[in-house]
Amino acid sequence: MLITVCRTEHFNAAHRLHNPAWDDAHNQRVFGKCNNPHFHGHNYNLTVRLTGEIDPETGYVYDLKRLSDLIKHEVLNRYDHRNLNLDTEEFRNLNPTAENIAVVIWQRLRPHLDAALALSVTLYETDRNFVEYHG
Ligand SMILES: Nc1nc2c(c(=O)[nH]1)N=C([C@H](O)[C@H](O)COP(=O)(O)OP(=O)(O)OP(=O)(O)O)CN2
Ligand SMILES: [Zn+2]
Repeated sequence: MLITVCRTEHFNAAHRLHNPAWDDAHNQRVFGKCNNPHFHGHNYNLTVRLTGEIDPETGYVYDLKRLSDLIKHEVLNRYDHRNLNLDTEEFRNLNPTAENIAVVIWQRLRPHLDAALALSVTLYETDRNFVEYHG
């Protein structure tokens, strides 16, 4: 029997959507206000889901306190109150869209989790815009 455990965290970060291969007018056409050269911020909500079997000894699929600590270590400590374009290596040359942020978070978490656990990441950039990545 498979069951999913979920942990939600949040972080605040600034970013700018920009493609350096395009001129300013093209960037403005594609990204609009998200291309503001002075950046803008979001209150990101992140939900991490782990699907697996229940351990008969603990009754857990995965200790949610451990999952919270892992997300804090791998995601919040790196991105909370940061400028994603300027302060992080991973988005220096990768456009920090919700899609790319979700994939990077998934890639950061995956090596720390048992291969038997399926991992998925949901990232809300605004109340109405969110992406999901299942690997
Ligand atoms: N596929 C994607 N589309 C967009 C992304 C993205 O990451 N992936 N990101 C943005 C911008 O970051 C932008 O800041 C989003 O904000 P906004 O358009 O203001 O979103 P709201 O939900 O607040 O907007 P409403 O118009 O009020 O619904 C744009 N697109
Ligand atoms: Zn934005």
